Amino acid sequence: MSGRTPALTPPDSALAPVRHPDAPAPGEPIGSHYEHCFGCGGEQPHGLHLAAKAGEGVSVTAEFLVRPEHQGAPGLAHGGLLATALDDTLGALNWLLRVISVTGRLETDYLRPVPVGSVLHLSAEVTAVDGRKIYATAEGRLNAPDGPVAVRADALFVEVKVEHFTENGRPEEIRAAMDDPDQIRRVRAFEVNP
Ligand SMILES: CCCCC/C=C\C/C=C\C/C=C\C/C=C\CCCC(=O)SCCNC(=O)CCNC(=O)[C@H](O)C(C)(C)COP(=O)(O)OP(=O)(O)OC[C@H]1O[C@@H](n2cnc3c(N)ncnc32)[C@H](O)[C@@H]1OP(=O)(O)O
Repeated sequence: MSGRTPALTPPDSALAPVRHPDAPAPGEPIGSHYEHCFGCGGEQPHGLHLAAKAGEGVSVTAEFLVRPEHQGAPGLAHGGLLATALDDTLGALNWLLRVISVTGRLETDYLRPVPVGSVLHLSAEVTAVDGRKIYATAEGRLNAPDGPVAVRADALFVEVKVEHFTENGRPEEIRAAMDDPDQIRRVRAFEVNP
C-alpha cells in the first residue's frame, strides 16, 4: 500500500535502493545515531529506547515495549508516539544506505489499538531512491514479528548534509555533540559515502 499520495509515489525515474557495502550485516545492532534521541537514545530517560537491527537488503527491524508513560487513552499507546516509533525505525535506514537523511513527510495508518505492555515489532525498508529523495515504508506488528499489523507508514526522507544539524540545532547541544568522540565517529561513518 505504499505510495498512497503523489508525494510518496516514487517517479518512474526512481532507482532501486542499494545497500551500502559497509552497512551492518543482517541481524547486527545498528546503535543510536544520538544518545539523547527520543526514539533510540540510551541517555533519554523518557525515550522509546528503540534498538534497531539491520535486516536483509535495505531494511531494518526494531522492537518497542509500550510502557505506561506512552499512554494516550487508558491502557493504550498514544498515536503520536507510535508515529515516532515508525519515524525512528525509518531513520535507522540511513545506516543501510550510509546517507544522512531526515523525514520530509510521514503518513501513518493506525489499524489496531496498541495496549500498554505490548511489544511492537517494527520493520522498515527503503523502496526507491530518486536523487536526494528516499522513499520508504514501515509497519508495526503486535507482540510477534508475524503478529497483526497495528500501525504502518509511508515516508519520504530527504538527504541532507551534516550542516543541516550544525547550522540549525541549538548551539549548546551541537557543541556537546561535537565534543563527544562517539558522536563524531557516528557522523564520520557517513562521510565515507561515495
Ligand atoms: C555534530 C552534530 C551532528 C548530529 C547528527 C547526528 C547523527 C547523524 C546521522 C544520522 C541521523 C540522521 C537523522 C535522524 C534519524 C532518525 C530520526 C527520525 C527522523 C526524524 O525525525 S528527522 C527530524 C524531522 N524532520 C525534519 O526536521 C526535517 C525538516 N525539514 C527540512 O529540513 C527540509 O524541509 C528538508 C531537508 C526535508 C528539505 O529541504 P531542502 O531545502 O533541503 O530541499 P527541498 O525543499 O528542495 O526538497 C528536496 C526534494 O524533496 C521534496 N520534498 C521535501 N519535503 C517534502 C515533503 N514534505 N513532501 C513531499 N516532498 C518533499 C521536494 O519537493 C524536493 O523534490 P524535487 O527535488 O523533486 O523538487
